[in-house]
Amino acid sequence: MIAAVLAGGTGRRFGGDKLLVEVGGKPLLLHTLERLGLARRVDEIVLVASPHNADRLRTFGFRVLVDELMIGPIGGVYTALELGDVFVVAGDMPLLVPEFIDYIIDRFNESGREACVPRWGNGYLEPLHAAYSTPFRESLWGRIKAGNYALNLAIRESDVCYIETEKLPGSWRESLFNVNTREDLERLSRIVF
Ligand SMILES: Nc1nc2c(ncn2[C@@H]2O[C@H](COP(=O)(O)OP(=O)(O)OP(=O)(O)O)[C@@H](O)[C@H]2O)c(=O)[nH]1
Ligand SMILES: [Mg+2]
Repeated sequence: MIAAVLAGGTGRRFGGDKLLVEVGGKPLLLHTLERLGLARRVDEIVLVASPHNADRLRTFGFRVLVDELMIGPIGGVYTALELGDVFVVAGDMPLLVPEFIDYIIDRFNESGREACVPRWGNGYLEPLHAAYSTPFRESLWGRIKAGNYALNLAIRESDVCYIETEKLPGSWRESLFNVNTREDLERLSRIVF
């Protein structure tokens, strides 16, 4: 399956381009890409850039799609789905667990659902660590046209399979860690690198 890495955000909470910030000797995005590359079910990695950072992201050597919508993650997922079924992650997830990704892709393939998305016990979803099908693209477009940009809602109102995170190995949880603030980055370099 193709894996699409959303990398077109502005990093408002971080205060700048977080994906190119160096941690443990390399850009944050490279950690994500290397971990993702270890997933056996991932055949190709594609970056989903903004019109502003597409050229910079091409230097990583992967195919780059340009997100012309720039309405947040829902637009990134919509753009990625032009390639067919995709596993989507965020570029700011440096601790991805390849086995967890393979597990979701297997569940997605056997389920025949429109998407497979991790879910916490309190109902919280992890839409940027999930598998999506081509038919889901059509329902996303209907929502986008109507100005509904909430990806979570689009998922909840579709025929989706949920992966209950709390029933999985505890060591897989770090896969969902993402860097949103400078504090997250400090925590990461203290604990891991
Ligand atoms: N292609 C694309 N990627 C996006 C978009 N919005 C966010 N992303 C990416 O999706 C991932 C998760 O989003 P966030 O954690 O909210 O990152 P962000 O939007 O850069 O940061 P904030 O402005 O603080 O929300 C990041 O890797 C972003 O680069 C978008 O509209 N298009
Ligand atoms: Mg994030």
